[in-house]
Amino acid sequence: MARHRNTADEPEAGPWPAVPQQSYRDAMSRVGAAVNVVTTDGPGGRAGFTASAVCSVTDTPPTLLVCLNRGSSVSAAFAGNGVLCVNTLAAEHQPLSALFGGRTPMDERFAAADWTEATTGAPVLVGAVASFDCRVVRTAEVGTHAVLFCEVVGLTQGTVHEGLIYFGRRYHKVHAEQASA
Ligand SMILES: NC(=O)C1=CN([C@@H]2O[C@H](COP(=O)(O)OP(=O)(O)OC[C@H]3O[C@@H](n4cnc5c(N)ncnc54)[C@H](O)[C@@H]3O)[C@@H](O)[C@H]2O)C=CC1
Ligand SMILES: Cc1cc2nc3c(=O)[nH]c(=O)nc-3n(C[C@H](O)[C@H](O)[C@H](O)COP(=O)(O)O)c2cc1C
Repeated sequence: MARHRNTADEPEAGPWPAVPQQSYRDAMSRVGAAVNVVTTDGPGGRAGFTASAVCSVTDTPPTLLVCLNRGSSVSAAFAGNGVLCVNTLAAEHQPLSALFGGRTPMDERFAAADWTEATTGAPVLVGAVASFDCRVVRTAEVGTHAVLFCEVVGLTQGTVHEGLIYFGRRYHKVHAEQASA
């Protein structure tokens, strides 16, 4: 019979050995993902970070999840604002991904690109492949991370043809024949 945990809230102590953290990361490095800069603004302050742990949960209502390390410097701002914008990066944004990937002061991160303001007040990256303006409707704490369930309340679809994928600890450009493809 398959062994599994019931829910993240009710972990069972399994008989199987723990997977070493480095082995898990090495395996995950082989899972390609889109690169996003997730932004927020409001009473908790303006903040943004690079995220590959983003995925679509359901289209009814349109909902994304974003996994945010609770130990990161941006964590308090996201908790305080309750809104965010997922900006999916285009190929030209590779340097921006590095800037928003940590250890850079927030003003320097935002100074490196052009932004508009979403309905929620979160910064929208000009030239993103797509931007998803969201309100956070639920948060689950799992290990080191907060899983933010985000209802999409607004969309911006870009016209760029080159997307950005993170795979094998490196960035790769991907080309779509048509922006809407
Ligand atoms: N989900 C996350 O929190 C992610 C964090 N990162 C962070 O960015 C930096 C560079 O990452 P890489 O160059 O890809 O090398 P890496 O060896 O640190 O990570 C390889 C892969 O493991 C996963 N991973 C790494 N740290 C994780 C974490 N704390 N929680 C959940 N999954 C994690 C990601 O899928 C990542 O692409 C590291 O500091 C890493 O922790 C990168 C990707 C995802
Ligand atoms: C390609 C890439 C993907 C990342 N994905 C995530 C992610 O999904 N979740 C996360 O919490 N951190 C992720 N990080 C790390 C955060 O971007 C980083 O910790 C964040 O900028 C906060 O850093 P700070 O504490 O120095 O401000 C990623 C970093 C890179 C370079």
